[in-house]
Amino acid sequence: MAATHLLRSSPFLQNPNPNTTHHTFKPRSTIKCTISSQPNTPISKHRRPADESIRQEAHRRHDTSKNTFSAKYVPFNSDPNSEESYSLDEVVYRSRSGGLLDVQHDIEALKAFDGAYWKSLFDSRIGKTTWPYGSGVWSKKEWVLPEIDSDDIVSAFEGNSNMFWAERFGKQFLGMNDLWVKHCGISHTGSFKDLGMTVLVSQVNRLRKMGKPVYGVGCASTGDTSAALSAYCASAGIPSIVFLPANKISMAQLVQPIANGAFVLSLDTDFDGCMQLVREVTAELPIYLANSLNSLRLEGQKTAAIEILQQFDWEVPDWVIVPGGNLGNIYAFYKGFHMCKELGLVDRIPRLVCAQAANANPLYLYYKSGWKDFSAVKAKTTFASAIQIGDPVSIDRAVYALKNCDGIVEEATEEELMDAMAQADSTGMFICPHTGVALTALHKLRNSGVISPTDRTVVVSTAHGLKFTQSKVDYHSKVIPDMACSLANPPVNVKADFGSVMDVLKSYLESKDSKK
Ligand SMILES: Cc1ncc(COP(=O)(O)O)c(C=O)c1O
Ligand SMILES: N[C@@H](CCOP(=O)(O)O)C(=O)O
Repeated sequence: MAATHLLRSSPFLQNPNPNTTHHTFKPRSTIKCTISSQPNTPISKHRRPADESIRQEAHRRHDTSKNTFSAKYVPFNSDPNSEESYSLDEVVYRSRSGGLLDVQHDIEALKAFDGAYWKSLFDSRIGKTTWPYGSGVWSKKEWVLPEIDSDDIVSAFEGNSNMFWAERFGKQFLGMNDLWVKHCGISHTGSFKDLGMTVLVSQVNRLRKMGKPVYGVGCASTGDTSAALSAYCASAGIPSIVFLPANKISMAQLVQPIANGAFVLSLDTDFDGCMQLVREVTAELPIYLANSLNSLRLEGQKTAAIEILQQFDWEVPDWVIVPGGNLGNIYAFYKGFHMCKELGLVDRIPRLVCAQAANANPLYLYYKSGWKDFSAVKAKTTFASAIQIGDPVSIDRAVYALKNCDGIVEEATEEELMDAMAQADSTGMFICPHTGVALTALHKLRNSGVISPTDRTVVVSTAHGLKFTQSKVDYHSKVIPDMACSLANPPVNVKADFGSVMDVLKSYLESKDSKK
């Protein structure tokens, strides 16, 4: 059914349910008119009365999407005849057989609207302050958590992250002119985890309001999940508990949950050890599990894929390269792209590349074995510390995603990822080492001719470079053992007198001139 006619009025008004109307809504002009006709009431400059918050405004407008669309947990990649399913209001992370779960949407209900309808609806909500659609995640609410009341949503208006045209990097290092970096790390807590955490914490907020025994929310983390969890919980007044591997995350990441008032456990183990512990603990205590084992998180993360399409005006890129650790995100991207195809917004999906650090590469090894033998590995120290994970919980999801999009897995050594990060930074970016892993994968696939110079390619940057300054300082100071740090750009110590400064500058300018 073509439903674009529903979009004629203000974008704030769009009603995804053809059978209901926004009976409580008054168009902007009506509100102004009503207010100005009352003698002592000042004319409102804004679309809502001064004493009304955006949350109350959303309430007044009454979100009808929750009457139309629905979603539930089902076993991941289950037999279509399986009847096993769970309400999203249950606390459940695993299927009866111990497998992963997935959030399944009522696709038939969503299909009552055509692709053009969804594109216009999502486009109309970008960058607004309307609760909750100002968020890049909640602007796709009908596809994320359709049944949650907007009142229960905990959001920092995350998402809508910029896509950077890597003009100079692409031309200079790869001979490409259609290379893009999706900066998911330019975000509230500095990583893509905000996209998933707004969904998970919102659902927890709802469960607590329903009186369910959820006293806090916990996660194991390499630094980004914990930062996002603690920020969103703090914003909603919900206790958060984070399990961190001692001395394995950056100082900037460690201070985030501390500052946000989380209960921080620093454990003498690695991420996989923390993950094992948090799973055991959340099975015993009324602490809700916030890692991506919990499929709710991926509903938020998948919106980054939808956003990429939206930013290309619904044209599909050829490649999307994503750094992988616990492997939830690669599946989330696949799911976002796949839903857009299934619901008629696009006619194909991009090929995905999952990039791993060679020091933590269980997926890469599995891929290289022709998907024959999966073994967890003991992850070694890597500058890409947020993906130092040897036993990824979402391995099955990642394999499913890659097989269904003709995907590829690549790896990056420490020197490769650090050089790639330095190269990118030298062209005006300030990326994290994980993005260096993804850029290394791109280099390799360009060199082997798999990715061609004209392929439209998106590299997903997963965290903000400012979280990883120590690795950049070490590189540019050339203090990393067994690494040439060939792109190091250390500061020059100069005596504070005119002659010394002039000498140094002359030889700098001469060196630049000779390179012309
Ligand atoms: C910065 C960063 N990049 C990439 C990843 C990998 O994401 P995933 O665990 O979903 O594979 C993570 C977390 O694992 C991360 O924190
Ligand atoms: N990089 C992650 C590792 C945990 O991943 P999750 O997506 O399963 O929470 C982190 O920052 O903790």
